[in-house]
Amino acid sequence: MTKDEFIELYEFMGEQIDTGICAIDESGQILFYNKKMREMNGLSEQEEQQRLASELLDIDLKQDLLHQVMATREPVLRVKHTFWNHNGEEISMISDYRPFITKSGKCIAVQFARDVTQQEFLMDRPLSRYGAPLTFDIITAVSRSMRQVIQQAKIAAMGRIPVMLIGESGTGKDMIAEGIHHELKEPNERFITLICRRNEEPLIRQIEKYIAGSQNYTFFAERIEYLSMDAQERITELLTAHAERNHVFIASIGTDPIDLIQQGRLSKNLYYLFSNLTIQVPALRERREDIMPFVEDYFTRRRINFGVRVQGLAPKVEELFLSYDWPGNLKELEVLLDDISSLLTTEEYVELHMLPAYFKWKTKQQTLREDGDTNMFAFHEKQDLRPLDEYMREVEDYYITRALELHDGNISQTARTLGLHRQSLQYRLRKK
Ligand SMILES: Nc1ncnc2c1ncn2[C@@H]1O[C@H](COP(=O)(O)OP(=O)(O)OP(=O)(O)O)[C@@H](O)[C@H]1O
Repeated sequence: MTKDEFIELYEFMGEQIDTGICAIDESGQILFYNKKMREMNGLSEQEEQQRLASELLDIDLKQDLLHQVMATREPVLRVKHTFWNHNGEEISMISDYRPFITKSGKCIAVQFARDVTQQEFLMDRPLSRYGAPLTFDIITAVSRSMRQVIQQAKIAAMGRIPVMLIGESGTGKDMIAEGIHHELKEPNERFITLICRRNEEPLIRQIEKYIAGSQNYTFFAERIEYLSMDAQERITELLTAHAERNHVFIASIGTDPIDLIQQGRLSKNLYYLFSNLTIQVPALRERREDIMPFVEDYFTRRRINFGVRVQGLAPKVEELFLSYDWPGNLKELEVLLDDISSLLTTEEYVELHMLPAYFKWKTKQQTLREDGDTNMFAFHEKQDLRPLDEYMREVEDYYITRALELHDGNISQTARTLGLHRQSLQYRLRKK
């Protein structure tokens, strides 16, 4: 094979590979930009040719890192970022940035990006994996309080009224917002989730892009208290300027709005825009009647979609589920059921010994706390001693669980306090 043929082969492989690759030279000119990278950034083949990276890659972090690698000639690895691409799609990628030094000593900075959008989406919204639209029918609402929530949400849909959803993390606020969207008599073009825990600038650009368009959209601003006050004011101005349009606006917050306003975390003006109708979504421990119907719905979906045999929980497991407080609400319950299901083969009932160790630990801690036993790590006898790593794991589990409780189950805030990335905390919670 000649050298030219080798180059052609490399080009072919670079285009076909499922990793986005972008290489820039010292002047910032793009030397290589493969198909996967174009797809993730929402660009056509022509758009990237002969362009400067700074014009094309309008993500500050990304530019900085490519230029940082160029300046330091040191790699930067496993950086995750989420952004809205040129097509307005939300993309999450994990990138490695590496310097390539040519024989003549020039530096080329290369980004290798893995697309993790789908994994992120399923982690945040596990029900989406079944492919069906998230309508009110799919929401478990057996308890009286939850039935009232659905009733109020239907009123909001009927009148296209701005709604503020208030509730702890994992109580199902996203689902209710999407349920309202599907319930609209005159359907909107799209349901747009604005994730306020992420970068503010792309989020505001996303609103600007859609709000003035010719179509009607349902905007759902998830956890608006995470936005800076400045961003909240800018959003208020944008929504007020387009108030005559027929869009539907929904927002969610994790706790009492008055407290948030007093703490300077929620703009009064933004709150008033959404406060025509406020819907309080109760924590799962306040509506335990929803626990078993949710478990039954979950297993029914598993049987239909994955052909498993499981019928339900053994009585002792049911008892445990009904007495546990579920600080992470239905999201926590669903993650637990995912973990249990991944180990099921031919079993029909989930027995106590099939529960993951981390869950048994959490329920034990709750019992100890309820019994007023604060000295749970004490040991007095030699036979109480255990291997150090096992003991440390338990201390870590306890610490994380307590931190999560003190943050009302809010994973992002807990991760921030513990100095962990959100994904890393989620991983530990799953693996505990
Ligand atoms: N009532 C419910 N019925 C069925 N599934 C539910 C319900 N509530 C929550 N879930 C499950 O939990 C997942 C997480 O819920 P959701 O994202 O709506 O919570 P949230 O209140 O918006 O949390 P956060 O404040 O962290 O954004 C959903 O994708 C769904 O899989």
